Amino acid sequence: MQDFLQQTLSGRVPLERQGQNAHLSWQWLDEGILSLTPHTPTSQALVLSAGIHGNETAPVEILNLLLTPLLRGEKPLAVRLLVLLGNPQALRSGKRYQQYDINRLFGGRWQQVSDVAEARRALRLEQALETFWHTCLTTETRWHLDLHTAIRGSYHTRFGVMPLNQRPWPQDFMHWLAVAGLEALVFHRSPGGTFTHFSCEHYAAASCTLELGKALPFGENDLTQFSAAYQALAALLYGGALPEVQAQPRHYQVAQQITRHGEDFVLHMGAETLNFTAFPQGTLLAEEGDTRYYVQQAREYVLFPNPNVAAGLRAGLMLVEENEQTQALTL
Ligand SMILES: O=C(O)CCC(=O)N[C@@H](CCC(=O)O)C(=O)O
Ligand SMILES: [Zn+2]
Repeated sequence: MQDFLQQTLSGRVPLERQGQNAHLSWQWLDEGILSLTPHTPTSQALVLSAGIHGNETAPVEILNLLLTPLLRGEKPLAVRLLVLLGNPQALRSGKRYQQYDINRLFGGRWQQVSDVAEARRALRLEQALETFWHTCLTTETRWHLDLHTAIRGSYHTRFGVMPLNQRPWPQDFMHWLAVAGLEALVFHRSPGGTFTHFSCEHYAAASCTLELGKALPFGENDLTQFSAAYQALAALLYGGALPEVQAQPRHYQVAQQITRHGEDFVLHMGAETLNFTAFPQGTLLAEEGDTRYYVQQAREYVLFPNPNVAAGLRAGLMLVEENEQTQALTL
């Protein structure tokens, strides 16, 4: 296979479903699902996913740029690798999703909407992870990097979203995220239906949703904005020294979630509000019937505000910055 992205977008089964070159063997497992195994044993198993949302194309282009030299045998492979293009149907249509947001359906939540296309795909992706991690040696390190872009512009162009994790985050993983040029890390404090939460909770993988810029159609992305992430991924995949950390990411925690329940939901933020915009205590953020969402802490930052989500889903997160919170507690 020469071009995994074009193959996936074509919607066709490849003529050859497996192959090998000087460095690795590869196997096409299903639409958008490809495993690559180096000939030399490795201590790391990596899941690299993109295109979970079909309109988030920059990470898909980055992933394919990194993958193509591997498939051509031009680069060695330093990890056991599972590459996933999450939602091929949505990628073809250029839409976030076809019928339902797939990144709310992992961990078996797909069973609650079992008749939609994304429910079948979420199950297929869960199975792919199960097979991949199942064949994992106990000594192998498990990482999952799920590459996205945000709908809105952001005060931090590149940032990571960390699922709730009962274990301490591995130091080498945190170091890699800093090397990748992430300006901020957002830590969830409750479970969710995201892909990274699934791999962290069910397979003890160190996982992160990487948000790389703003969603644009294929061919319109300025990939130079993501050169640190590209270099960090290249070092991980091909082996070799990691680049230097340019700046440590700021740390934010989720303070509260704004949820839309139905037609009466009103979000008191305009379309121009950027991710990580700060709001002072007492600001009315959203309302629906008798429910009102206010800023509770001295200052909270909004992330992913979106009044157009399906009923029952997250319409925004409010964050606190970790060192600001520590300062407030010690005053
Ligand atoms: O910009 C937006 O509103 C959404 C961007 C996006 O798809 N973000 C992920 C974050 C997943 C997480 O919380 O780890 C999502 O909403 O699925
Ligand atoms: Zn996304």
